[in-house]
Amino acid sequence: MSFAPSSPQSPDLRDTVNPLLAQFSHPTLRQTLVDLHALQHAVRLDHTLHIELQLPFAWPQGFKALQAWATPLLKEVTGTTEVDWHLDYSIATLQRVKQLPGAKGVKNIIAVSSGKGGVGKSSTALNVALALADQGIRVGVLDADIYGPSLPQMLGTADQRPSSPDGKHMAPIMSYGLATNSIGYLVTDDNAMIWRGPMASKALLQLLNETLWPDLDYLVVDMPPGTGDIQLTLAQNIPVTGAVVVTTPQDVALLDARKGVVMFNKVDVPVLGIVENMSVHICQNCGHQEAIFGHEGAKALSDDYNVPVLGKVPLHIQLREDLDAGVPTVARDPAGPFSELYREIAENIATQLYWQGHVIPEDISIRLL
Ligand SMILES: Nc1ncnc2c1ncn2[C@@H]1O[C@H](COP(=O)(O)OP(=O)(O)OP(=O)(O)O)[C@@H](O)[C@H]1O
Repeated sequence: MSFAPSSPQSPDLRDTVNPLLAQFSHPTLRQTLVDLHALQHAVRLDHTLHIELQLPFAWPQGFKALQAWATPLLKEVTGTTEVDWHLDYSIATLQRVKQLPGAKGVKNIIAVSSGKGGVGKSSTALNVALALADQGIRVGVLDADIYGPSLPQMLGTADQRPSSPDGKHMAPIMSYGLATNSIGYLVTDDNAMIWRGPMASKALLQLLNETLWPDLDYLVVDMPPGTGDIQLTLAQNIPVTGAVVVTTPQDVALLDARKGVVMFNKVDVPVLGIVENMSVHICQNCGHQEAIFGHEGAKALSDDYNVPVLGKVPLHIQLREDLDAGVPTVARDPAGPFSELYREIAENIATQLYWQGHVIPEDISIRLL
């Protein structure tokens, strides 16, 4: 929503609002909202203060905290009885590791990887992508997990096949607002499993480059698990902006996660942080929490490599049931506690990406992409 310019009936109150915004601090902010030029409009209409902010990264939880903190203060300083908040995004394009060709129209590519299979990499990638899309941000998911392309199953799109409008490229399959493509749409599980080294990496790069992605703010790439040749080739050849490593707190998964962090470091891809999945088991009957995969594993990894823990997702039957039913939890229950958790992780990823990266000005980014 945008507002009419200020008038005597609706005075511009930016000079009143900005000093207050400057005082707001949040773990995801390294500059104030004023330094970020977030405030677009602040006008009073009757007894309501209308505020419009714009930010270059996804910020759902921070926005919620801001509203809770600032609303009573703003009412007091402006003498209004209501504050009507709006947050728009103009997602920044961050410099990629290498200016490799491909993925035209995609602003930022986030690789989601794991040192080991089965730790919940795909579940995390999908729910985080949905949490970003839920903010009105344009998001795509590329399922490059050749060993277990689970995206079609998890999104309930297993019976769909990408069409090819020009006989050369593939149109992505749209699901819950996400533009998706998966190796699973193209080959059967049996075929995918026998692919080896160069053939697999080539197929995955083709999938990235030959999909007709719409203009996207973020493309989330669900990488094949592990840290072998295929993963290294992909990490080197996909124009990645940053990587997320998913692990369980279990020692063996953590050892593999370490290799994941080292692999990305080796090819100079910024590691945005670690997501600890299956952090504690929550019993669906009594809510009792049990750390069946151990305690504080990701924290130790985070301390050793100086990368943040982006969030912890518990092991809960609902998360698995929703994925099995083809409706990930963030799509099925956007207001629920797990969706809140994924929104926090999505925000941590988006803000890490922004603060670690170098913003490419809009005119240059259009020419590059
Ligand atoms: N936090 C969780 N709570 C309950 N079930 C989960 C959770 N995370 C993942 N799962 C379930 O665990 C299984 C493995 O998850 P997923 O496919 O996301 O792992 P992965 O790391 O991508 O595996 P692979 O790399 O082998 O494809 C799935 O059945 C998924 O529904």
